[in-house]
Amino acid sequence: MAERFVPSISLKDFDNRKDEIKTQLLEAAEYAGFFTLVDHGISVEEIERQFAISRAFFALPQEVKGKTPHDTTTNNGWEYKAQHRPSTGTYDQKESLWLMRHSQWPSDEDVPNFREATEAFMAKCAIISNQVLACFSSALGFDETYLKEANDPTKEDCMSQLRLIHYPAAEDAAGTWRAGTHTDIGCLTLLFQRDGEDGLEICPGRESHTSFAMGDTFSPLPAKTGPIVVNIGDMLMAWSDDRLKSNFHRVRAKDVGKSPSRYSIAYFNQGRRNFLVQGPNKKYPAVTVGEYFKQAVDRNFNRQAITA
Ligand SMILES: O=C(O)CCC(=O)C(=O)O
Ligand SMILES: [Fe+2]
Repeated sequence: MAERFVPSISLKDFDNRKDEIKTQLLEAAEYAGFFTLVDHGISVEEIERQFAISRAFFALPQEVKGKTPHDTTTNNGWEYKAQHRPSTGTYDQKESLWLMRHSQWPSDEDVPNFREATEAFMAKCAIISNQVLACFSSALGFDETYLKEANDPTKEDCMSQLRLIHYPAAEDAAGTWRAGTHTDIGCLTLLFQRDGEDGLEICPGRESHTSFAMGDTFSPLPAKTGPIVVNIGDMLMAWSDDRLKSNFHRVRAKDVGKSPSRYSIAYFNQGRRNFLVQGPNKKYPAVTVGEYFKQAVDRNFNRQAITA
């Protein structure tokens, strides 16, 4: 499986290089839907610190992690091998902790400094997201601040989440999926990976945000500590009249032999519930972010019914 070219974009000196960065982001988002960001303002040490916090959480006994249980109505909390994928018909081989600003959090007694450090990390993710969203906003013909406002995590109705993910070590994993093929439902995902913990595969080429068709040319995107992998989600694809691509991706362990455990951290910009999603050319009827989410879940459910 050949590696595909994934553009690497530097955010260095953002204010002075905004036009150049905007051009690079737009090209990457229209073509592949995936790119990596470097010089983004979060150091390797800060990323490693957040991964250490994540490892400390997942190393806790099940009953302690279970004090922050997954709630299917809010999608916050800890889940263990509970995510069923319509694309594979199987459960992902992973555990994860979903966090939102006002969700339930693990206690600092169980993981020292968990909340303060993680909220600071989320705030940094929001700053980087805002730079990217400002570029997409003006490139699409919106006011520069529009998509930033629409994803402002300090607002009560914001649905953005951080997800800490742990894929346990595996052996001879043929027939199983660490994360089955999917697109992300929200606007923009920032993904952190660690050196040597490969497994992410991407599949550019989606035409419409409502389409479930997926090609078969997946390419590995090697894991590196430092660069942030960014992808467009379905909601931003809709918001751009399908101009920015939300593409399929998945995570797998080696079919044969040992795969080390993999940790990843994803920051999902998922919009503010009461904002309207509609592109400048009004290709689709306007829906609220809240309604868009519901429809996306229904689409997934229907697909599950068809493939079952
Ligand atoms: O762990 C990864 O690299 C991918 C996670 C992912 O795609 C997701 O949570 O939506
Ligand atoms: Fe994803």
